[in-house]
Amino acid sequence: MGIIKVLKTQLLCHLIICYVFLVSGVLINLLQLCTLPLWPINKQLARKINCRLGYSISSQLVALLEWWSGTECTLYTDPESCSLYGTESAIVVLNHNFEIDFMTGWTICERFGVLGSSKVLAKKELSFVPVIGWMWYFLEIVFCNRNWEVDRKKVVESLRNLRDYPEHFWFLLHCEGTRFTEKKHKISMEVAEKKGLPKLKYHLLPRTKGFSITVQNLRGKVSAVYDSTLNFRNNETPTLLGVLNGKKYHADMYVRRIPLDLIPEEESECAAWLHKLYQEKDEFQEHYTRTGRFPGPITSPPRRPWALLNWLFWVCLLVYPLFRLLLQLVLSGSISTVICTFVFCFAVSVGIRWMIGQTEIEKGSNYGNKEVQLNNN
Ligand SMILES: CC/C=C\C/C=C\C/C=C\C/C=C\C/C=C\C/C=C\CCC(=O)SCCNC(=O)CCNC(=O)[C@H](O)C(C)(C)COP(=O)(O)OP(=O)(O)OC[C@H]1O[C@@H](n2cnc3c(N)ncnc32)[C@H](O)[C@@H]1OP(=O)(O)O
Ligand SMILES: CCCCCCCCCCCCCCCCCC(=O)OC[C@@H](O)COP(=O)(O)O
Repeated sequence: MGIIKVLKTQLLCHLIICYVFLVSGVLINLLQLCTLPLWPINKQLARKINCRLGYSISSQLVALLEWWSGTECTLYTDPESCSLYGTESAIVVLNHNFEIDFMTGWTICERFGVLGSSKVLAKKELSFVPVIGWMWYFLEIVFCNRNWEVDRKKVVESLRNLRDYPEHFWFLLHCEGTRFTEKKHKISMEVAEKKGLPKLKYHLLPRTKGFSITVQNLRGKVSAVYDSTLNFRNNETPTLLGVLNGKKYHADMYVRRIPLDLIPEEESECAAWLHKLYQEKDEFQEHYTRTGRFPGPITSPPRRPWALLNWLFWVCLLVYPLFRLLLQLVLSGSISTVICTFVFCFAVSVGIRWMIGQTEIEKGSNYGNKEVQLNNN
């Protein structure tokens, strides 16, 4: 047991995992590219194929979390709502505090069979991340500049596109718009005070425009809002590097299903509804801090083998050729070829480190960080 734990912290293992992710990812991106001619002929078939291809990429990160690090994801939700998860499309509203909250979200998606089709209102910068960003282009992910004047038209258009999507999907909204930091919290609470809204202790003040427009444009397509609140046990601060090192975390997610009919249509009422929701989410976090659990029963679906099987498939396919290639290189005796290979591998490692950096809060954006935004309002 100890040996496996040590093995998981070894650089060689990390390099192999990253190599498999990158090479399989680029191959899948190329397959996605091949579906382009199919779009004008049979758009729905092209979308379904892309869901499967997307699954093959994102499930590798799920496998890393569930099987490599052994992280436990516990779902607090009522059994009646739970029976509907995966059988309908929904808008998911989730707090944005953790570096791996996207992996936890994906893991829950995987357990309910909607991982391939899952969607998000994501910042535009993520569309440039190799493999994941390129995959998202084919999955019709909605990107925004986080500038309402610039975003309005494009976001509405992208949301309307999803109205005839052939698979059930969950559309994720981090209404806070950026990850929680003390500084961002302080500034957003000054905005709350100016607006006469109650202060939040665990959340940033939600931005309401994206939520209102999503509800408006997906009404009739999605059946409910899944209000989701995530926390990690024992004040864990999980990171992607921790997961890669095989560190086990304990995620707890509280989900309430709110039928879409209960959400007001009019924009200002919808915004007020969202502010109220965040006040409730703050209370759930307070409850969690006090008691170490969320209210209500635990209805956790077990992990499924598919993410692991997909991962093993890619490992088997790609690791043997890698070792053969390395062996050939060493045996070739050409110093310049060996040096070039090392330089190439180093450049790829720097690229991977940059990708991991995208998940790190301390390297996060300045959005919500500038006092100047206060003066504008
Ligand atoms: C059972 C299952 C349950 C759960 C499973 C969980 C999840 C699984 C689901 C799906 C998984 C899918 C994918 C996951 C994988 C990866 C994705 C991970 C992450 C990517 C996410 C991101 O990139 S987050 C960043 C981008 N997204 C957003 O920003 C969305 C939220 N933002 C908005 O909606 C915005 O409104 C906007 C972006 C549309 C427009 O931005 P803008 O800044 O222009 O916003 P506003 O016009 O709203 O802002 C102006 C108003 O805000 C007030 N203001 C000013 N300063 C502040 C401040 N510091 N804090 C708060 N508010 C501020 C200002 O006063 C304006 O007020 P108004 O009254 O005029 O509105
Ligand atoms: C098997 C897998 C091996 C993995 C090896 C390494 C692969 C690296 C993968 C990188 C994945 C990058 C996907 C990024 C998703 C991050 C989502 C996120 O959390 O974005 C932050 C924004 O919401 C807000 O940004 P800020 O304004 O807080 O700034």
